[in-house]
Amino acid sequence: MPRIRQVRAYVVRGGGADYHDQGAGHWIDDHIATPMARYPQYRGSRQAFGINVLGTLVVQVEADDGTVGFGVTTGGEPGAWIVERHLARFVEGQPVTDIERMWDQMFLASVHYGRKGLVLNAISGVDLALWDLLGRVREEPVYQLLGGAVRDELVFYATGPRPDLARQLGFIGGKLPLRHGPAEGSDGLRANLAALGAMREKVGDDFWLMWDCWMALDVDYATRLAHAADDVGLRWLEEPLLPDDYWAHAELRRRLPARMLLTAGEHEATRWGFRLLLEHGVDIIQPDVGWCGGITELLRISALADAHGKAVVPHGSSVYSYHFVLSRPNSPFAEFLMMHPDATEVVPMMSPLLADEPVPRDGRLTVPDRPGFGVELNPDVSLVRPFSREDPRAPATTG
Ligand SMILES: C[C@H](O)[C@H](O)CC(=O)C(=O)O
Ligand SMILES: [Mg+2]
Repeated sequence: MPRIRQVRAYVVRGGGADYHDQGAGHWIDDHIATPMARYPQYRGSRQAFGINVLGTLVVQVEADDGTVGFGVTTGGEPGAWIVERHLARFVEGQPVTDIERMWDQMFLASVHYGRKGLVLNAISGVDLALWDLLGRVREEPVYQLLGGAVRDELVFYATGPRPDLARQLGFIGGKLPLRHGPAEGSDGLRANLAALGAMREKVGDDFWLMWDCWMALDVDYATRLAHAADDVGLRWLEEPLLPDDYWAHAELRRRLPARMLLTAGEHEATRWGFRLLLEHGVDIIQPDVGWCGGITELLRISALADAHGKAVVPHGSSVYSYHFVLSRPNSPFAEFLMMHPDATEVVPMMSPLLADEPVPRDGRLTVPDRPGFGVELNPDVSLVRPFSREDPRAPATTG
């Protein structure tokens, strides 16, 4: 079995895994509710407070037979530093099969400064690269390494400002970005409800509509919003609260209309974080495979959710989510983030980073049967390796 010869970490700007890193005028940077919206100067644009400050991190792992696997996540230069200067030592020299041990060592060795956020993004990036490499070495798609497909194709809901077009494009539902948070008062609340009502008029009664609240609300505002939105048939309220306030999630679940689902988890990580969300009443968990700990940790999170009778619908993440969802009975559908600047067309979610990135047609996708995650890096995208260990100034790694 080949062993891993080298780990390399690269940074890319503009789209890719850091999907908030878009040019001017993109819907994803329009007036969208966030926790920072209590400060008026940060309301109109999320880039104004640095939502895209990290950029994309690409991790490559090269085996001694020359096979190269890669994974992508959000992490930029700080993520690249963690991979090259710390995590690489637990991967280089190891057999390509030993992903569990490598994951365990990366997590335990960084737990004194990690546990969530950037460090888990970096671990996820390495983990995705390792699964990609193993698939390429074995000449099998990752979903087969995970136990095989439990469904023939994936069905999707779409995230973006045009659920009316998403319906025409064959998606099963549309998730709108919530625009106004508590600091914008009752005018903002009314504007939110008017936008939802207008969208319901356009899509008709039998199409799912959801709201993505990107951690912007408090329990009282979310309760008022949800009860008013219940009349319009809002299917779920996503990530209304700060992720660390698990107790507020439990309180909100008690206050929400019975038929409305509470969903959360894209900014949560590891089995321990998701255990808290599951035990505090979240109905659907939404781990991001590039942020929660990678495929290795997502398998554990998913088993835990299953034991709680809960579904896992991963956040974004393109092919990394698709291979997972295809192989899990408790992941009945997937998310597609509409990354066209006006959300009027289906374009690859990680554009322009990946070559051969599959996209849904008529809201459905048959996952290609290619080895690994089945995608390549677009050769036209320039990769920068800021902390190359061939750099003579770099401290030597140990172990
Ligand atoms: C639209 C949301 O604010 C965010 O940019 C994406 C997201 O949270 C999701 O796809 O879910
Ligand atoms: Mg979300």
